[in-house]
Amino acid sequence: MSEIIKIENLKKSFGKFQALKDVTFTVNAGEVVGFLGPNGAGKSTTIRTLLGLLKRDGGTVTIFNQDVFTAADTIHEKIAYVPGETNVWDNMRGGDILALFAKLRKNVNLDKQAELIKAFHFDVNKKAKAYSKGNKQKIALISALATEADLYIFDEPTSGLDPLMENVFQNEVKRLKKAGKAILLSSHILSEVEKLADTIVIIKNGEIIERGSLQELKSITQSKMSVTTKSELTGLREFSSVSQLQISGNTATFLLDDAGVAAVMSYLATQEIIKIATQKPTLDELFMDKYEGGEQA
Ligand SMILES: Nc1ncnc2c1ncn2[C@@H]1O[C@H](COP(=O)(O)OP(=O)(O)OP(=O)(O)O)[C@@H](O)[C@H]1O
Repeated sequence: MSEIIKIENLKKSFGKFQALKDVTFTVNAGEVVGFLGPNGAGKSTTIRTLLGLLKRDGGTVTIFNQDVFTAADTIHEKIAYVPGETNVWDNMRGGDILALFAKLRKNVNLDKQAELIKAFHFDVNKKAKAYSKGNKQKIALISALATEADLYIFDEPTSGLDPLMENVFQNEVKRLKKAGKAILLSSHILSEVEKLADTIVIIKNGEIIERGSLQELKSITQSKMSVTTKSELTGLREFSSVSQLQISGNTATFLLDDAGVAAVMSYLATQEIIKIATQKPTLDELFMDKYEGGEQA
């Protein structure tokens, strides 16, 4: 598989503060890499370095085998980028902004752009100052997704979007992956990353602490459960697949590894269940606990 992004031992400091201590990972053609980490972990700094906006202090960073800082102009012709927050010209209409971006970028597919305007239910006639955060975000998303690029970089792309629109975004990412594009998706939203990413890279305090496929990152294939029964569920303590168990009266909340679901369910079936709820844990629940000890937002 061809390597589109290659980051090796990237280091970056702001004054005395070392924001990136050691960042190494790759993104291949046809691969979606989910880039996860708590606030302040270094995701945006890594992305800004990739875009050639920041000069690194150490390490090697290439896109299409070219140095991201010295060859930024050439690289940018073949990449599309969506920032977490989109600032647009207040007095321009959404449609005019999209048209301007298309002119500046040259490689925008206008039919695709029209299709995306419909899919995202985007009203092109309003002035930008009247748009909500989510609508401003749609401008960046439509513009990037309509661009014919080889690499797509999304930095918290769906912040401000409602679930229906998140779904539109997810389908577009699947389309790009099928077409063999490389995609770097930075996000706080574990469920979004889980749905899309082939590989997950987790950064904390400027260092990569985990890297692998969803299957490999066992900690992510857990569910958060809350069970209320007629009697106390002390038997749960015996299961190695159960962690962070908290028992309050007859209600137990805990994290359950997917691998242990069958055994725990068999046990629960022998109890008189009053209420049971399952949800995927948030990123914070999974990683703050597991990797505590560092700076947290
Ligand atoms: N220009 C800057 N000057 C000084 N410190 C900075 C600068 N940019 C980022 N930092 C610091 O570097 C660290 C990493 O920030 P970064 O924005 O990369 O985190 P992030 O993972 O993108 O977080 P978030 O999810 O909150 O956006 C933070 O502690 C931040 O305060």
